[in-house]
Amino acid sequence: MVITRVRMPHRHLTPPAKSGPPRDAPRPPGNQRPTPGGRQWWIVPLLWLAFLVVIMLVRAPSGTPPAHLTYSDFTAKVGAGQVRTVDINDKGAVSGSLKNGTKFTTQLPTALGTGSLQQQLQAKHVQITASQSKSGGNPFLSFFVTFLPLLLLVGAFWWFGRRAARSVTGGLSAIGRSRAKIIEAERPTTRFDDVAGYDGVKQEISEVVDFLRNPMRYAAAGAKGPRGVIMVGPPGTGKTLFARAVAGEADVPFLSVTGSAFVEMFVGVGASRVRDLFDEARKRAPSIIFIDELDAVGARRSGSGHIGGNDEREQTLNQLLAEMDGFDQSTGIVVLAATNRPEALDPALLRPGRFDRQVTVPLPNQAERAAILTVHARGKILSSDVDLGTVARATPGFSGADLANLVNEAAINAVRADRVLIEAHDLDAARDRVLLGRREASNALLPEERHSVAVHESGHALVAALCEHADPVAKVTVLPSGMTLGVTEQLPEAERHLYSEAYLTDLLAVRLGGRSAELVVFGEGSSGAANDLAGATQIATRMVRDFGLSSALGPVGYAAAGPHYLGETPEDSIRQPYSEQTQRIIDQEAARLLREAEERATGLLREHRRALDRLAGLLVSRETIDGSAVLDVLRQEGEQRRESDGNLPERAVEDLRAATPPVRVPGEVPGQEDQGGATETGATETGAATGTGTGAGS
Ligand SMILES: Nc1ncnc2c1ncn2[C@@H]1O[C@H](COP(=O)(O)OP(=O)(O)OP(=O)(O)O)[C@@H](O)[C@H]1O
Ligand SMILES: [Zn+2]
Repeated sequence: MVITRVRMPHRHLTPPAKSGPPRDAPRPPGNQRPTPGGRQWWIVPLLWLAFLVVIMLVRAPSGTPPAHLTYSDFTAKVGAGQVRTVDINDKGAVSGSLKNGTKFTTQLPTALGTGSLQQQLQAKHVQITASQSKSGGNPFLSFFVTFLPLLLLVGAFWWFGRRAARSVTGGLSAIGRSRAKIIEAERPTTRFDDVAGYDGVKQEISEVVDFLRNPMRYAAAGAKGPRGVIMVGPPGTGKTLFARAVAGEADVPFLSVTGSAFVEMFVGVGASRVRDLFDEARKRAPSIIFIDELDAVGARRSGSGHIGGNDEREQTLNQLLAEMDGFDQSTGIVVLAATNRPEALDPALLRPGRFDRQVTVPLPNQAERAAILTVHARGKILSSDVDLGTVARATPGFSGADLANLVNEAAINAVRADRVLIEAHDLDAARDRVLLGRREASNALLPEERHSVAVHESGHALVAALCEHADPVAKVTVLPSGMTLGVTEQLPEAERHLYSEAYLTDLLAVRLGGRSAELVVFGEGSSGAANDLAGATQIATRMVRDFGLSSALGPVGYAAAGPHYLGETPEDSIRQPYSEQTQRIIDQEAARLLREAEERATGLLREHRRALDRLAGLLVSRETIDGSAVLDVLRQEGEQRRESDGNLPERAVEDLRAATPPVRVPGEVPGQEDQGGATETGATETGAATGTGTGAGS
């Protein structure tokens, strides 16, 4: 089956666990983002409490040390009926208590025997217990047992202390200090050079740098400098990096805080925290305040003075607005903020004099990806077979953070193989890992499942190779990886921004090619095509509903306006602005397109049945083949056919000659460009089944 291009999960505040290795890990030094340690504030009082409790427990028994009596004193007291309890251990050590509550110890002279003592004790109704001598004989052990909790605590303190020391907000060490110090300034060394690509953004934002370098010049000319700039874009696109680079370029202090930290840290002090932040910035002006996740504080206020709402957040936001209005232009403070949900922001934040500038930081395009890869490959040794341009081509939809992650994973891969040199296949594997999660054992499939996955993927690959407008096949694999059982990848020659009708029609045929192959070979479909069908249906529906590509509906379109880069499918935003009658036509037309595409795919595969079988066999034995092997199989089939009945025109081979893809570096990791907002279909990776194992179908 074909899955839609695997989009990187959208990280919103909490990253999904599945997104592979932690993306924070590989950040190069200097780019480290300060982590607000505020979330752990409660640990410190808790530790102190635990510490006190342990101290009390440890000390409690030694409160009144028992008096040591001689044996004669002891027997005298027994005789006088003053003893209430005794505990005698096997070594003759006695501990007990008197009727007045006093504790005592004594030692029985074992040589004398204890027969008469026992009678005496019983006569006086003393409560007798016996016990094993404690291993207290070993002073080291008892010392250790006593102090182990203390050692653990000290260890814990040390550990948290170290963590806290690394975080800007200070954690432990901040406890004794005033709240104002919780936000600390730093002077980043990051420069615009460390941010690859995004020349437009750099240009827009360089005015801020200029202003911060010399705020007085602006004041003298009566010009208003920038006050607040919002950077808008998906997670991991380097917004924080940009903010730091601005501070680095302007050589001013950088005060950074996360929006959620305002609201979460200490309930009821969000507003005063904002005041502290701006006070601190004023003290150090010219300076930069960076607020990440602005939407956490800056989300639209509900308006009415409702009860039980998020008053805390509203107060914080009001304070933020007040502070932004309040500061004097000439002081030279610029507030940078980042968000990936600009639409959620309170409009008051966007008014003139506040965050009146917006800079969009989109996902990097192919050239930018190459540049980002180059930045992160600095200081690493790449083998001569590595072409970062190819990697960039194969990583559509990756953010800067993903790419940083990829390079780091590749380096780790090399280290595992005991190499310093990073080779092309390291990047290949790293990309797969970042994209699809860790590669799982290939024995996850039963042999017959593997065969049907191979048939399914061969179907996608052959239809793609046979359709004139489809992107060339780059790689076909039946290696299960993450959520997919198999993948057919196509690689567009260039990044696409526009899709012709012919391209979309071929896309549908390729998507359905997997299922068609199953129909041709096994006579029935399987559950493995579920994702393919869903993807194809979405494309077909959009062709009819949004792109005006069906004559039955005509030149009518219902695509929702606005950016979709955050991955909400347009479906989310369309509230059926059309009649049920129209809906029915859309459904019918989409179904017709799908049926036609399936017929086309099935026809092609019937015609090339021999190639289909051979390709499937090849896949079962080799697991992964590249695009040229698919073309070879078709060429062989053509030759065989010409031998048997010499005059059949070999359409496929002609098409192939025309469409033979450009340079294919063996082992490169290809992928197809995400088609982003235009069609949610991306449609290149072809996976099978949903990880249930039984869905293997394809
Ligand atoms: N253009 C780029 N050039 C070089 N490295 C980049 C670029 N974009 C992102 N990175 C890498 O990705 C890391 C994460 O980027 P950053 O934290 O700045 O993203 P962000 O947009 O602030 O993400 P978030 O939305 O999570 O706050 C950076 O530290 C850097 O290593
Ligand atoms: Zn498929």
